[in-house]
Amino acid sequence: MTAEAVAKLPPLREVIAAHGLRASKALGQNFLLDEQLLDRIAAIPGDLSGKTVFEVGPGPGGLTRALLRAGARVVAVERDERCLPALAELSAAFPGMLEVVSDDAMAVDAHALAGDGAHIVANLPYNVGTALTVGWLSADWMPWWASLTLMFQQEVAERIVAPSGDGHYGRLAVLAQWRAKARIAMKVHRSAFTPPPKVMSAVVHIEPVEAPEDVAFRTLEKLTAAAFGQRRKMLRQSLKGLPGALEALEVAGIDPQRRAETVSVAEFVAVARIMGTPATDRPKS
Ligand SMILES: C[S@@+](CC[C@H](N)C(=O)[O-])C[C@H]1O[C@@H](n2cnc3c(N)ncnc32)[C@H](O)[C@@H]1O
Repeated sequence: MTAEAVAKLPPLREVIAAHGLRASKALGQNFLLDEQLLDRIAAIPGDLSGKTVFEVGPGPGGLTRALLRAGARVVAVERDERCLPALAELSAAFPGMLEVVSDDAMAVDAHALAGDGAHIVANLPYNVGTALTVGWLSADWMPWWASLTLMFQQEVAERIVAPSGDGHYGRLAVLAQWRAKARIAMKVHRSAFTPPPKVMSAVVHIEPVEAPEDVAFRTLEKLTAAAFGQRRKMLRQSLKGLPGALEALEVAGIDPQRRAETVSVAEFVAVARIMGTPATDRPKS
């Protein structure tokens, strides 16, 4: 990326005004316009030069231009067609580096679009952020993506990184942490957004690690759904309806009088390993 091309880009506020991009609440549009802040977010995954980034919801393209400045090739999926002309201008300023897909991120195959080893970076629309993240966390492991760098409402970010015993600890924490490292990389004040949302935000960075052996994602998912579905109840009660769970607790030496929020990620993994893969999920021979 040449300094010349960077200089050619108009300020984001002008881009928004020129294209009449009035923020839509229904589409979760809270734009980031501070280019220094955007550069700091784009730096979280590490050196992106020569790497591919999959971005959800580029909007007027603030984070997108920071990623391009960092040397990444960007594949960006945007649902709001009003943003396409602004993104086309950005594409022209960075020839061959930005591919914009006009679609719903919930409906596209991110892996097919971005390819193996892509980093996922996004200031996510609040209404689909958790669903997309759970989808990426459920990939076959090691996953196709190299890392996730995602902006959430701070409360959701805390639910992803929380340790057991913390009030935010739950299903999302276990699904994020059992085979990945998750941390809050940056807190972002609500006033940084246009328009400002009601709550604070935070960027979570997630890097995959080797999955523990012999543990089925589906089993862990069912186990945590049951355990945290009634988080105030003892495990003896909340896991009653899940075949094999109470027996597995006993084998793992976990007191059934405990509540889900006291059970560590490693303990959930141990119980899921003992439960094994549900018969319905086993490959047919
Ligand atoms: C929080 S804004 C972020 C905009 C921009 N990346 C920024 O940081 O300023 C969320 C963006 O996601 C887009 N969006 C909302 N739902 C979407 C979906 N299902 N698929 C793709 N994009 C979506 C919105 O139109 C909006 O541009």
